[in-house]
Amino acid sequence: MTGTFHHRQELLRREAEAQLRDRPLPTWQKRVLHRFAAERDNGWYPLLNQFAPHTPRQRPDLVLVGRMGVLVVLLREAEPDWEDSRAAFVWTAELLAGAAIGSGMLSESVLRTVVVHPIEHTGRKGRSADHLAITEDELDRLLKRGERILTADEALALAKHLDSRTFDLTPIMWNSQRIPRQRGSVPEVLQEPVAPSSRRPFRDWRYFLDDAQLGAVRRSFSGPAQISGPAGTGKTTLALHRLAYLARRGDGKLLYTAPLDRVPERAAGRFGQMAPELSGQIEFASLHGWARDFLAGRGRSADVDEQEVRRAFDAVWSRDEVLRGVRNSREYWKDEIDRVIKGRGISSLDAYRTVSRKGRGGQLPADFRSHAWRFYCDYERELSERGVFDHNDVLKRALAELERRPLPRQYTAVVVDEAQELTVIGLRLAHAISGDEPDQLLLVGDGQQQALAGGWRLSDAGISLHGRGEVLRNDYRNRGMVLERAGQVEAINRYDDGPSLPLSAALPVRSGGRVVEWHGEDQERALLGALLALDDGSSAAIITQSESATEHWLRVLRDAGITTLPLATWDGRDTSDTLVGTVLEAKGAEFRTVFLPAEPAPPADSHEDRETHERRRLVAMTRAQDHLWLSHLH
Ligand SMILES: Nc1ncnc2c1ncn2[C@@H]1O[C@H](COP(=O)(O)OP(=O)(O)OP(=O)(O)O)[C@@H](O)[C@H]1O
Repeated sequence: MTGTFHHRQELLRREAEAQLRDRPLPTWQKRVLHRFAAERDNGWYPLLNQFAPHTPRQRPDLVLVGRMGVLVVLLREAEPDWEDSRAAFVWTAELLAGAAIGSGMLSESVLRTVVVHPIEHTGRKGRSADHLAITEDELDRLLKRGERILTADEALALAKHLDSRTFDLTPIMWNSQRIPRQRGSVPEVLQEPVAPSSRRPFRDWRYFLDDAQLGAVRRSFSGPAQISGPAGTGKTTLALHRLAYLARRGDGKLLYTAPLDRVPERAAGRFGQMAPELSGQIEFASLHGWARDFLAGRGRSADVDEQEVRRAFDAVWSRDEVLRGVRNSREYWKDEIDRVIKGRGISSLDAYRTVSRKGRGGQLPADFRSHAWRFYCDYERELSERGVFDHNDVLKRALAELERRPLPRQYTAVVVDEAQELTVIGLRLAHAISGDEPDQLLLVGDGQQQALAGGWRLSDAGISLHGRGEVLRNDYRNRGMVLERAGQVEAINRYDDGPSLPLSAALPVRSGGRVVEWHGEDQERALLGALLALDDGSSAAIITQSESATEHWLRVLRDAGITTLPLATWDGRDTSDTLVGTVLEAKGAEFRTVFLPAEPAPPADSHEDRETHERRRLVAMTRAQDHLWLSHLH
């Protein structure tokens, strides 16, 4: 038996010798390839770089696919630069994009970079952050030992996929057309039950792009462009890949920003895992943070004293009788000033009288507009008497300063994530930061997830997209059941100027999942019970509509001895603590399990509040990857 086996291996080795005879490869490399070829009967499929031994520096010499995964192999005399081995990895990973036909379960975790050195190599060996370095006499370590993470059919399907995606790799000792299907049909690569990646931390997932994403990563746009698509469709992922792509291409300045505080910080963390070598080339800053630093750089202070701003508003609010009569909601009028009057840069009552209030819920009679205007003037006076300014003022000042004196060095690209939350002033500022060159401003957003008062169009900031951009459709985050439930939320999209898709039209890449609709009286007990029953230690978050509810749940959990972390301070890193926070704080993030406790609904008379409430609910539900727990009080 063993004799026959060795005989067979010897035959394969000789066949490989014949096949590679004319290749001008160094002898030691040929030996390595013969060895790989001899493993064909054990389900290894080698694909050789057609340029080998003159393989471009940032490409693999060989890709070897087998049940232990996809090996990105570099045959090198000397240790390769870290950037080169990383680039070879990324190149292969990108070729595998879309291999997850329909299932999306393929993740970067199936790939490993291995550097094989000739036997006499005396330099560093072993595992480093980026690759495993071995000498040719240690090949058994690769071929025989290790966890089997793919089925034989999956390995073959991946090898065929690689073969069909590029002319750079050529199968050796196997022919992708001729290899018969094994046991029935070739499966969709990595379907659920066998997918090891589903058990791994989900951060492994984010490196593979589908065709729509990949197209948009590299496209050049002739003006501002927009990436839209429902929750979980990989908009941020795409934006980060685009930045990485641009960073690799040149040395220009790149900016990733968002109108919400924590979003850029968490994106920076994601980027750091994806392309650590490029992290230094990209600035991650909230729009306010950027404006503040920019003004400080020009010798102008721009710190906002939140407490004093609040006091200024409250002073005016406490004096007013009329507005309360129309709508007795402090938040509503605060939004009217922040998001409509100041947010749109309206500078006269006449302009305010005629402004479209689309998305602001109901009409305001003309005399209330003049009253709201007086209220605003009063607020401005309060601010100036107290010698403070609010967040809108910071953006406005930065915009004025940029108009006065543009940036000495332009950004190559500016990405604005969560763009639907911008105000018009914010949008103008982002536009001004990105400068005049086309192809610089990329807006990433989804109108159904708008959680702050909006009611403007891109044209209000002088931006037109002319159809530039991409609409994504595959939901990689939410499992089928979660997506179906969230898709039922009536979240009206008031934002998009360009084409868009509602969540109900998104296609779940991962099926299954679980949604629990809990009805009863004692939701604290029920939620704690469900939380404690989670056995896998994976991420869980309680998402609330209000800050007071966040405080309440933090207390409840702490009293129950459960370790918690407020979402407001979470930087996006993996944690076993239970995260608790508001929808706004959870934006852009994802958790394996999400709990949505019941909270009092907004007043029935306020149309807009209800709309925003529904959109926020959609955001909250779509943070859940696998499990969603909803409570309904009785
Ligand atoms: N092509 C892909 N293959 C596998 N996973 C992907 C792919 N694209 C994105 N993902 C994963 O899907 C999840 C959601 O991606 P991302 O956060 O980029 O979506 P988004 O559209 O920005 O979401 P939201 O608008 O809800 O914040 C992430 O875990 C990401 O790693």
